[in-house]
Amino acid sequence: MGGIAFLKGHGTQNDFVLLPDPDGRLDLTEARVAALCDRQRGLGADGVLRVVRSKALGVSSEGEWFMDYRNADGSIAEMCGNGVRVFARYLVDEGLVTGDFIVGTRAGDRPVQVHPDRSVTVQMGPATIIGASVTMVAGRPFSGVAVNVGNPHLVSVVDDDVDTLDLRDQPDFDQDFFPDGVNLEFINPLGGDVLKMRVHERGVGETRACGTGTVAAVAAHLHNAGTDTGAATVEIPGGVVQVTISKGASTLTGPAEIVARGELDEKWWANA
Ligand SMILES: N[C@@H](CCC[C@H](N)C(=O)O)C(=O)O
Repeated sequence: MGGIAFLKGHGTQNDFVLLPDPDGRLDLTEARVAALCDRQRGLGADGVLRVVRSKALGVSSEGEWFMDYRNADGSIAEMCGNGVRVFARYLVDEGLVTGDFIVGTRAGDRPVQVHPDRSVTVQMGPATIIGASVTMVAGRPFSGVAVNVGNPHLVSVVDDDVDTLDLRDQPDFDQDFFPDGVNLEFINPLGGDVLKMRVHERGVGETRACGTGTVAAVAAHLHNAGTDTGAATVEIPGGVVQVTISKGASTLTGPAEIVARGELDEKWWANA
């Protein structure tokens, strides 16, 4: 019997291990996810995307394929905007879907379009403003706009260049407001509908991009400007994406790359 198939991919350098598991047979424990994502003792990634048939999980979705997303620490999250683009790219490259299609996620169904240049547009659902809160980075308070994009975000406008922030440690946040944790985005509006952003992700740490975070950032930026409709380009350390926000809907467009494929060692997997 061969090892367990995997692929490695990224979307604006938010990187993932993909595990094709159409019939839902893998025992994907928290410890195995954390071991896979570990950059010293595993393959290294910000998260894992298990590619499984919705039916195999008994999930109600119009999409044949369900993105079972896990953070690098093994925790489960509702949605991953960069992950869903990489997931879609995999399905198209493997001929598992044709035309436009739907990916099932814990945040609901997400319609997806893979363009001829292999960039991907995802209908990300509503980006809902849910209030205001504060985060502390190295003892410095930043107030922000709380946004739900299926998963929780707090977006803070920073007066200095976001590059000056030290995001190595987990910033403090209001655990009563965000009982399940929160993704923290820090933005500089650059003018002309362009935002620069850095992010500290729940369950991961600082990453070079966060797709749901970019959608939250644009929704918060528009909210700060007194509107709930618009579009912006977001520059993150790992690249550039485009976001549109309209009433009850949003889209995310950006690149998706598959980098490698291989097999996990069965003994390693058994002991992980
Ligand atoms: N990198 C992702 C978000 C992944 C989930 C997040 N860390 C959470 O726990 O909500 C993205 O591209 O959206």
